[in-house]
Amino acid sequence: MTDLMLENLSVGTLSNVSLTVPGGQVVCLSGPSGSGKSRLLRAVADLEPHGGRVSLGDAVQLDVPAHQWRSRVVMVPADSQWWFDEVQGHFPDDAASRLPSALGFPPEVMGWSVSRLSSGERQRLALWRALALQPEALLLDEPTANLDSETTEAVEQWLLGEIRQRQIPTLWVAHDPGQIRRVADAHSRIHGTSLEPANGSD
Ligand SMILES: Nc1ncnc2c1ncn2[C@@H]1O[C@H](COP(=O)(O)OP(=O)(O)OP(=O)(O)O)[C@@H](O)[C@H]1O
Repeated sequence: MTDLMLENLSVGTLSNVSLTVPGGQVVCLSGPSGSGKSRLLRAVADLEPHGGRVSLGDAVQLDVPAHQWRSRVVMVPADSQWWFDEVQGHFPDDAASRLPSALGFPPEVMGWSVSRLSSGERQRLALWRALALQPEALLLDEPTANLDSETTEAVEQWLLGEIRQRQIPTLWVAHDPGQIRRVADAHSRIHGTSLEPANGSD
Protein backbone atom coordinates (compact mmCIF):
# COMPACT_ATOMS: atom_id res chain seq x y z
CA MET A 1 0.00 0.00 0.00
CA THR A 2 1.43 3.39 -1.00
CA ASP A 3 0.96 6.46 1.16
CA LEU A 4 0.87 10.04 -0.09
CA MET A 5 2.73 12.20 2.44
CA LEU A 6 2.84 15.96 2.86
CA GLU A 7 5.50 17.24 5.26
CA ASN A 8 5.69 20.88 6.31
CA LEU A 9 4.20 22.00 3.03
CA SER A 10 3.78 25.72 2.50
CA VAL A 11 1.92 27.36 -0.38
CA GLY A 12 0.26 30.78 -0.53
CA THR A 13 -0.86 31.69 2.96
CA LEU A 14 -0.81 28.07 4.19
CA SER A 15 2.20 26.80 6.10
CA ASN A 16 3.37 23.72 7.97
CA VAL A 17 0.85 21.43 6.35
CA SER A 18 1.61 17.81 7.28
CA LEU A 19 -0.70 15.00 6.30
CA THR A 20 -0.57 11.32 5.46
CA VAL A 21 -3.08 9.83 3.04
CA PRO A 22 -2.91 6.02 3.19
CA GLY A 23 -3.43 3.99 0.02
CA GLY A 24 -7.12 3.29 -0.62
CA GLN A 25 -8.30 6.04 1.72
CA VAL A 26 -9.96 9.41 1.22
CA VAL A 27 -8.88 12.47 3.18
CA CYS A 28 -11.35 15.32 2.69
CA LEU A 29 -10.16 18.91 2.73
CA SER A 30 -12.54 21.72 3.52
CA GLY A 31 -12.27 25.40 4.37
CA PRO A 32 -13.75 28.76 3.46
CA SER A 33 -13.76 29.96 -0.13
CA GLY A 34 -10.34 31.41 -0.98
CA SER A 35 -8.61 29.69 1.95
CA GLY A 36 -6.21 27.81 -0.33
CA LYS A 37 -7.67 24.35 -0.95
CA SER A 38 -7.03 24.37 -4.70
CA ARG A 39 -3.55 25.80 -4.27
CA LEU A 40 -2.73 23.04 -1.83
CA LEU A 41 -3.81 20.40 -4.36
CA ARG A 42 -1.82 22.18 -7.07
CA ALA A 43 1.28 22.12 -4.86
CA VAL A 44 0.86 18.38 -4.27
CA ALA A 45 0.54 17.93 -8.06
CA ASP A 46 3.71 20.03 -8.53
CA LEU A 47 1.75 22.62 -10.49
CA GLU A 48 2.59 25.50 -8.16
CA PRO A 49 5.80 26.58 -6.37
CA HIS A 50 5.80 25.52 -2.72
CA GLY A 51 7.98 24.64 0.25
CA GLY A 52 8.20 21.39 2.16
CA ARG A 53 8.25 17.78 1.05
CA VAL A 54 5.72 15.64 -0.82
CA SER A 55 6.26 11.93 -1.34
CA LEU A 56 4.40 8.97 -2.75
CA GLY A 57 5.77 5.81 -1.22
CA ASP A 58 9.52 5.92 -1.89
CA ALA A 59 9.21 8.58 -4.59
CA VAL A 60 9.98 12.14 -3.51
CA GLN A 61 8.38 14.88 -5.61
CA LEU A 62 11.63 16.89 -5.79
CA ASP A 63 13.47 13.96 -7.39
CA VAL A 64 10.84 13.21 -10.05
CA PRO A 65 10.46 15.30 -13.25
CA ALA A 66 7.21 17.28 -12.97
CA HIS A 67 5.50 15.64 -15.97
CA GLN A 68 6.23 12.18 -14.59
CA TRP A 69 5.01 13.18 -11.14
CA ARG A 70 1.75 14.50 -12.60
CA SER A 71 1.12 11.28 -14.50
CA ARG A 72 1.32 9.43 -11.16
CA VAL A 73 -0.27 12.01 -8.86
CA VAL A 74 -3.25 13.01 -10.98
CA MET A 75 -5.26 16.14 -10.24
CA VAL A 76 -8.83 16.68 -11.44
CA PRO A 77 -9.35 20.45 -11.20
CA ALA A 78 -12.75 22.04 -10.76
CA ASP A 79 -12.53 23.30 -14.37
CA SER A 80 -11.19 20.51 -16.54
CA GLN A 81 -9.17 21.22 -19.69
CA TRP A 82 -9.99 19.64 -23.07
CA TRP A 83 -7.71 19.79 -26.10
CA PHE A 84 -9.44 17.93 -28.92
CA ASP A 85 -12.80 18.65 -30.59
CA GLU A 86 -14.29 15.27 -29.73
CA VAL A 87 -14.48 13.40 -26.45
CA GLN A 88 -12.82 10.27 -27.86
CA GLY A 89 -9.52 12.06 -28.55
CA HIS A 90 -8.98 12.21 -24.79
CA PHE A 91 -9.42 8.49 -24.14
CA PRO A 92 -7.82 5.21 -25.20
CA ASP A 93 -9.45 3.61 -28.30
CA ASP A 94 -11.26 0.89 -26.35
CA ALA A 95 -12.60 3.22 -23.67
CA ALA A 96 -16.22 3.11 -24.90
CA SER A 97 -16.46 -0.59 -24.05
CA ARG A 98 -15.37 0.16 -20.46
CA LEU A 99 -17.72 3.11 -19.87
CA PRO A 100 -18.71 2.94 -16.18
CA SER A 101 -22.51 2.81 -15.95
CA ALA A 102 -22.45 5.02 -12.84
CA LEU A 103 -21.45 7.93 -15.06
CA GLY A 104 -24.76 7.72 -16.90
CA PHE A 105 -23.50 8.12 -20.49
CA PRO A 106 -24.64 6.27 -23.62
CA PRO A 107 -21.81 4.60 -25.63
CA GLU A 108 -22.18 7.36 -28.25
CA VAL A 109 -20.59 9.83 -25.80
CA MET A 110 -17.22 9.11 -27.39
CA GLY A 111 -18.38 10.78 -30.60
CA TRP A 112 -19.77 13.86 -28.90
CA SER A 113 -18.04 17.18 -29.43
CA VAL A 114 -16.50 18.68 -26.31
CA SER A 115 -18.26 21.99 -26.97
CA ARG A 116 -21.71 20.44 -26.41
CA LEU A 117 -20.87 18.97 -22.99
CA SER A 118 -22.68 20.41 -19.99
CA SER A 119 -20.55 21.33 -16.98
CA GLY A 120 -21.69 18.18 -15.17
CA GLU A 121 -20.89 16.01 -18.21
CA ARG A 122 -17.43 17.55 -18.40
CA GLN A 123 -16.88 16.90 -14.74
CA ARG A 124 -17.88 13.22 -14.94
CA LEU A 125 -15.77 12.66 -18.07
CA ALA A 126 -12.79 14.41 -16.45
CA LEU A 127 -13.03 11.99 -13.51
CA TRP A 128 -13.15 9.01 -15.81
CA ARG A 129 -10.22 10.36 -17.86
CA ALA A 130 -8.20 10.69 -14.65
CA LEU A 131 -8.99 7.10 -13.61
CA ALA A 132 -8.12 5.87 -17.12
CA LEU A 133 -4.59 7.24 -16.57
CA GLN A 134 -4.04 4.58 -13.87
CA PRO A 135 -3.17 7.16 -11.19
CA GLU A 136 -1.14 6.20 -8.13
CA ALA A 137 -2.65 9.11 -6.17
CA LEU A 138 -5.71 11.25 -6.86
CA LEU A 139 -6.35 14.92 -6.11
CA LEU A 140 -10.02 15.80 -6.58
CA ASP A 141 -11.11 19.44 -6.42
CA GLU A 142 -14.85 19.49 -5.67
CA PRO A 143 -15.43 16.56 -8.06
CA THR A 144 -19.23 16.67 -7.86
CA ALA A 145 -19.78 20.43 -7.72
CA ASN A 146 -21.87 20.46 -10.92
CA LEU A 147 -23.92 17.32 -10.30
CA ASP A 148 -27.44 16.78 -8.93
CA SER A 149 -27.76 14.84 -5.68
CA GLU A 150 -28.65 11.50 -7.29
CA THR A 151 -25.75 11.65 -9.75
CA THR A 152 -23.46 12.88 -6.97
CA GLU A 153 -24.10 9.77 -4.89
CA ALA A 154 -23.66 7.45 -7.88
CA VAL A 155 -20.35 9.11 -8.77
CA GLU A 156 -19.21 9.00 -5.12
CA GLN A 157 -19.87 5.26 -5.00
CA TRP A 158 -18.05 4.66 -8.26
CA LEU A 159 -15.05 6.74 -7.15
CA LEU A 160 -14.90 5.05 -3.75
CA GLY A 161 -15.03 1.62 -5.39
CA GLU A 162 -12.10 2.50 -7.68
CA ILE A 163 -10.12 4.14 -4.87
CA ARG A 164 -10.54 1.12 -2.58
CA GLN A 165 -9.96 -1.50 -5.24
CA ARG A 166 -6.86 0.16 -6.67
CA GLN A 167 -5.64 1.36 -3.23
CA ILE A 168 -5.29 4.95 -4.43
CA PRO A 169 -4.51 7.55 -1.75
CA THR A 170 -6.96 10.40 -2.42
CA LEU A 171 -7.21 14.03 -1.35
CA TRP A 172 -10.79 15.21 -1.96
CA VAL A 173 -11.86 18.85 -1.59
CA ALA A 174 -15.47 18.99 -0.43
CA HIS A 175 -17.83 21.60 0.99
CA ASP A 176 -20.89 19.47 1.63
CA PRO A 177 -20.94 17.93 5.15
CA GLY A 178 -23.13 15.11 3.80
CA GLN A 179 -20.52 14.21 1.20
CA ILE A 180 -17.72 14.38 3.76
CA ARG A 181 -19.67 11.98 5.99
CA ARG A 182 -20.21 9.57 3.11
CA VAL A 183 -16.71 9.47 1.61
CA ALA A 184 -14.09 10.61 4.14
CA ASP A 185 -11.85 8.27 6.10
CA ALA A 186 -10.38 11.44 7.62
CA HIS A 187 -11.17 15.14 7.36
CA SER A 188 -8.94 18.21 7.70
CA ARG A 189 -10.07 21.80 7.58
CA ILE A 190 -8.21 25.02 6.81
CA HIS A 191 -8.27 27.58 9.61
CA GLY A 192 -6.40 30.73 8.63
CA THR A 193 -2.87 29.69 7.75
CA SER A 194 -3.03 26.11 8.97
CA LEU A 195 -4.68 22.80 8.13
CA GLU A 196 -6.14 21.11 11.20
CA PRO A 197 -7.85 17.78 11.80
CA ALA A 198 -11.63 18.31 11.78
CA ASN A 199 -14.23 16.63 13.89
CA GLY A 200 -16.28 14.41 11.61
CA SER A 201 -17.93 16.41 8.85
CA ASP A 202 -17.96 19.73 10.80
N1 LIG B 1 -1.00 31.84 -8.55
C1 LIG B 1 -1.49 32.57 -7.54
N2 LIG B 1 -0.79 33.61 -7.04
C2 LIG B 1 -1.26 34.36 -6.04
N3 LIG B 1 -2.46 34.15 -5.44
C3 LIG B 1 -3.18 33.13 -5.89
C4 LIG B 1 -2.76 32.29 -6.96
N4 LIG B 1 -3.72 31.35 -7.18
C5 LIG B 1 -4.71 31.59 -6.30
N5 LIG B 1 -4.38 32.67 -5.53
C6 LIG B 1 -5.17 33.20 -4.41
O1 LIG B 1 -4.97 32.30 -3.33
C7 LIG B 1 -6.17 32.21 -2.56
C8 LIG B 1 -6.60 30.75 -2.44
O2 LIG B 1 -7.08 30.30 -3.70
P1 LIG B 1 -7.68 28.85 -3.91
O3 LIG B 1 -8.12 28.76 -5.33
O4 LIG B 1 -6.70 27.85 -3.44
O5 LIG B 1 -8.92 28.89 -2.91
P2 LIG B 1 -9.99 27.76 -2.56
O6 LIG B 1 -9.89 27.50 -1.10
O7 LIG B 1 -9.82 26.60 -3.47
O8 LIG B 1 -11.34 28.53 -2.87
P3 LIG B 1 -12.79 28.07 -3.45
O9 LIG B 1 -13.43 27.22 -2.38
O10 LIG B 1 -13.48 29.38 -3.65
O11 LIG B 1 -12.52 27.32 -4.74
C9 LIG B 1 -7.21 33.09 -3.25
O12 LIG B 1 -7.22 34.35 -2.56
C10 LIG B 1 -6.65 33.27 -4.65
O13 LIG B 1 -7.03 34.50 -5.21
